[in-house]
Amino acid sequence: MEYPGNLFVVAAPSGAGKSSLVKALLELDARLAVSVSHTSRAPRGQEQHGREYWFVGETEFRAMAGRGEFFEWAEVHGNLYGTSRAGIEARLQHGEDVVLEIDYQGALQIKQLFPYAVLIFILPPSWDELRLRLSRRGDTEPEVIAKRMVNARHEVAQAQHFDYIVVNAVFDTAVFDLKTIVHAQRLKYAAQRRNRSAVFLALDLP
Ligand SMILES: Nc1nc2c(ncn2[C@@H]2O[C@H](COP(=O)(O)OP(=O)(O)O)[C@@H](O)[C@H]2O)c(=O)[nH]1
Ligand SMILES: Nc1ncnc2c1ncn2[C@@H]1O[C@H](COP(=O)(O)OP(=O)(O)O)[C@@H](O)[C@H]1O
Repeated sequence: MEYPGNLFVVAAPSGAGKSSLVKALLELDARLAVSVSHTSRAPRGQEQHGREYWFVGETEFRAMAGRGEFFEWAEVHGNLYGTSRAGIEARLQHGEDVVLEIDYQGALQIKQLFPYAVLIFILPPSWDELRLRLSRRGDTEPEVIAKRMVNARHEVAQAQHFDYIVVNAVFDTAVFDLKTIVHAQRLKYAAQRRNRSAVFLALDLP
């Protein structure tokens, strides 16, 4: 399946900073569009239907999955999450670059469907910092934090299957790392499409 738009997948354990980093990246890069996932979980804090997620509930989610409406979906921390075909297919076909913020299970499914997708794993600088960020975020119950910290150990082990690993210690450095990955992929992909070396493209040589 060849689509002109690039596909970037960002995954990380809860609390590592993926939502904040993707938000900052989108503010710096007008060509990037984020995919809004569907989920069965209830909204958290200030989250709004159609902004952070399409909050559809379990019955509707499973009905959508049964109709094949997701490119990928997974159960994560006891809730269902999925990327709808309708949400990204047209954008990719129109050449837009799309960012998916999903878990490692979804990332590996996407890589199967779109081999040219770029998988980026965000790591926290330490377990203590991860726990601190989750509790400081203030919208996740202590028992949910504990569950996500347990899951994080297995999730982090999946980073080996990703194309890039970004350690989110200093936020601005991690944003710059993401920008660099996106820029390098655009050069490489454009060169492939035009059968020209990325160097010539970068220097705009004939
Ligand atoms: N497979 C998959 N995972 C998703 C999707 N949307 C969100 N997730 C993941 O579900 C997990 C929980 O997300 P969320 O409930 O927002 O908690 P957070 O990780 O603390 O922001 C995170 O790892 C997300 O990356 C999706 O469409 N598909
Ligand atoms: N580099 C960083 N240093 C300190 N705090 C951070 C950093 N990156 C993110 N945070 C904070 O950590 C918390 C979790 O970030 P968030 O983007 O919600 O993570 P995720 O989407 O991976 O669950 C938020 O309060 C966020 O502001």
